[in-house]
Amino acid sequence: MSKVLGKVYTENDADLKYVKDKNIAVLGYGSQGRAWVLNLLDSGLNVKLGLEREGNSWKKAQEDGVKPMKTEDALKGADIVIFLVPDMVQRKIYAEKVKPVLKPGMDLVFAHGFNIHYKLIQPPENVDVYMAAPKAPGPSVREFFVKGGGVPVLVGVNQDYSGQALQKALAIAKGLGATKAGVLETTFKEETETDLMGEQLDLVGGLTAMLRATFHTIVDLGYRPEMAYFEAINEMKLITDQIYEKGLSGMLRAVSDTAKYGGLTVGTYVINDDVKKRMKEKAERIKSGKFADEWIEEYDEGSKNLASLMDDLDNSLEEQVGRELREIVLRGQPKK
Ligand SMILES: NC(=O)c1ccc[n+]([C@@H]2O[C@H](COP(=O)([O-])OP(=O)(O)OC[C@H]3O[C@@H](n4cnc5c(N)ncnc54)[C@H](O)[C@@H]3O)[C@@H](O)[C@H]2O)c1
Ligand SMILES: CC(C)(O)[C@@H](O)C(=O)O
Ligand SMILES: [Mg+2]
Ligand SMILES: [Mg+2]
Repeated sequence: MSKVLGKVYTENDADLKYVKDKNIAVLGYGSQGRAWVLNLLDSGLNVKLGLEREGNSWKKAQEDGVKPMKTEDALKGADIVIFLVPDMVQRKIYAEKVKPVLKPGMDLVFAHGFNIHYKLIQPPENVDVYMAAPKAPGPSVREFFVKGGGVPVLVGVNQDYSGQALQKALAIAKGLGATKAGVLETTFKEETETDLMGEQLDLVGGLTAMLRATFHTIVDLGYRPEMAYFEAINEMKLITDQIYEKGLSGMLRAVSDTAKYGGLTVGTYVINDDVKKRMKEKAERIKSGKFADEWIEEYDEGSKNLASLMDDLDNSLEEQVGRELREIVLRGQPKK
């Protein structure tokens, strides 16, 4: 019995029978879509992949042995519609393709609560709305499944018209392999806001900024960029692997006492109360919905700022050095 966690659902708490005879339309074949389609098919579920056009995702699906079809065709006779197109695209696909064919008793399923929580999609009352949100990047959702496991998934129910929404969310999570690890229950609000906070403050935003700042601090003091890359960026994976397996104190016990002392004293000097105040400011911005407004406006205006930030990163010294060093580093990776 857990001392801290709420209920954790595992293999025996979920039954595929709740979705086994349903027609499932998965929309999108990107990072999550590919993993979901392949895992759910391998779990014996009745999945059709719907795409808007015959582009890269279409080709990739064919290469994987999956038969893609137009969104409209995948939605024909669908009982369950899973939205795995980008968050900013979901409202358009919902309005133009899903809403016109939505029937009472159908299910709308999400991998992240954004569109429902921020009311970009407002479904009628006579459908189920639930989520299975993987707490991992798409490629890991597939890789863990192929190796016989699964990544943790959060399930949440926003509308339970059928009275079986939670069982169906758990069944989808099981089909993804998640009950091999553990499935926790959440709400759309909690998942959406915490997911955004995690990816902005640390996983994606804070981490990238910290790695780049450390890299440039070392380079600006006259050291070679390749030394800076190894220290500031490349080794991060190995340190986070230790955290993943053994926790923060386990990682600290795996490094030298010199690193422990220096790290514990300097880390909190750099990431100080002022930084935490700024983190709180941005977390509040997510809670208030202001971040969502900003991102929707940016997307609607063509995502120009996003493209320019990605260009800057691609052309940065750290990425140039990284592209060359990764060839050396990846050669030494243990074979899978
Ligand atoms: N990427 C992740 O690892 C991850 C993790 C957890 C949850 N999620 C959630 O999963 C959902 C899907 O995200 P993703 O990152 O897998 O998406 P993605 O960007 O990797 O995939 C996009 C798919 O949608 C298609 N697409 C892109 N633009 C389109 C457009 N304008 N019109 C029609 N189709 C379009 C692409 O062809 C592709 O098939 C989101 O709700 C996201 O928040 C993603
Ligand atoms: C993989 C992440 C960052 O956890 C996910 O939340 C995403 O939006 O891609
Ligand atoms: Mg996210
Ligand atoms: Mg996430």
